[in-house]
Amino acid sequence: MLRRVAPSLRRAILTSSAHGRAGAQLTEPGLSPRHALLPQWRLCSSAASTNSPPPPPPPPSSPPQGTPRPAGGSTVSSLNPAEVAKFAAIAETWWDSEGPFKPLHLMNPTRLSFIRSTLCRHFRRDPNSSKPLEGLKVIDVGCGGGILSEPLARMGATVTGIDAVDKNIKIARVHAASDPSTASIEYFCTTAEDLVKENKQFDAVISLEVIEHVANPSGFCESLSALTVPNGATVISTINRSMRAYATAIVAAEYILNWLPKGTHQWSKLVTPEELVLILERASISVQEMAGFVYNPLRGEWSLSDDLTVNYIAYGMKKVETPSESN
Ligand SMILES: C[S@@+](CC[C@H](N)C(=O)[O-])C[C@H]1O[C@@H](n2cnc3c(N)ncnc32)[C@H](O)[C@@H]1O
Ligand SMILES: [Mg+2]
Repeated sequence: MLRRVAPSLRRAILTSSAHGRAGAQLTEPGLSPRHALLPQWRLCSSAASTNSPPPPPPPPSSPPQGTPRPAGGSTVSSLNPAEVAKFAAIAETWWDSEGPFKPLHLMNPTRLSFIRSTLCRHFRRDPNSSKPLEGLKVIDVGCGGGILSEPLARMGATVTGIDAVDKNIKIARVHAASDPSTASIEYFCTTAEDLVKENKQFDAVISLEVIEHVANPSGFCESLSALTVPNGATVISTINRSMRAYATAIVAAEYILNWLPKGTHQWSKLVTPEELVLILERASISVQEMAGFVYNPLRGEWSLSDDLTVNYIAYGMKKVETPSESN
């Protein structure tokens, strides 16, 4: 069923409705047989639908400083040394909008539009405000040189950026310091799992184009969840493990157009939207909305779409554990 979310875009909202696409087998190890079929999808409008439940209205709920919390998260490192080395080798190019990160620079306005609209709805903020994220603690996990962290800070968020590559963090710090509107961003060379051990939590946890580069996607998502306050928001983007993604995001982007260094993405490490939903569900994140990114080569622009077959983004809400669940 297709309904419009907004005049300019339609977005896939996860439901367990009987409508939608047929199931398929999952490859994620450790998923129980009851998860063997894909969840069903339906495209509908959160505004127009009378059948679907209203979106949750959680306010920011950072616990007071010093409150002990269960750490949760993964004890397994998310670091894949080969991936970290790949990014270290091109760290100098983060702010070259014609360099290897050109696709991310081009995608930035589109992914920010998704983040702005979902976080504003989640935290009941005015998306037309100049600083709609004011007062929210946001972490950008795998921030690279800070190309997402900076606009988040300009939207008023109190931003922490972390990355496994020290060179990235140094470049991000220097770049942010050159503008008063981004100088408050705190950057650290660390991983999500190490930050969990410090009991850090954030209203919104964002990790774009990182999960396909980590050693264990499930553990990584557990750490993202542990970093998110109960009722907080988590946003993840990545590339689907589809034949179309293989043809476009790998063969075309790396071997024909030379947009990305060869070997940037390995098809077998890509995660499908259905797998991501289940991984997040197991990590206590309930996916509320997903959208695809599609590229228009004539205009050189990306836009949001309901086509999740190549690049996609998901927004979820951290569930509040009831006492019986946490035992
Ligand atoms: C494709 S870049 C995405 C950068 C940024 N999120 C963006 O979309 O603009 C992936 C980033 O993840 C970082 N990274 C890879 N593995 C990581 C891990 N286990 N923990 C934290 N960062 C990691 C890399 O150093 C790199 O900066
Ligand atoms: Mg990638």
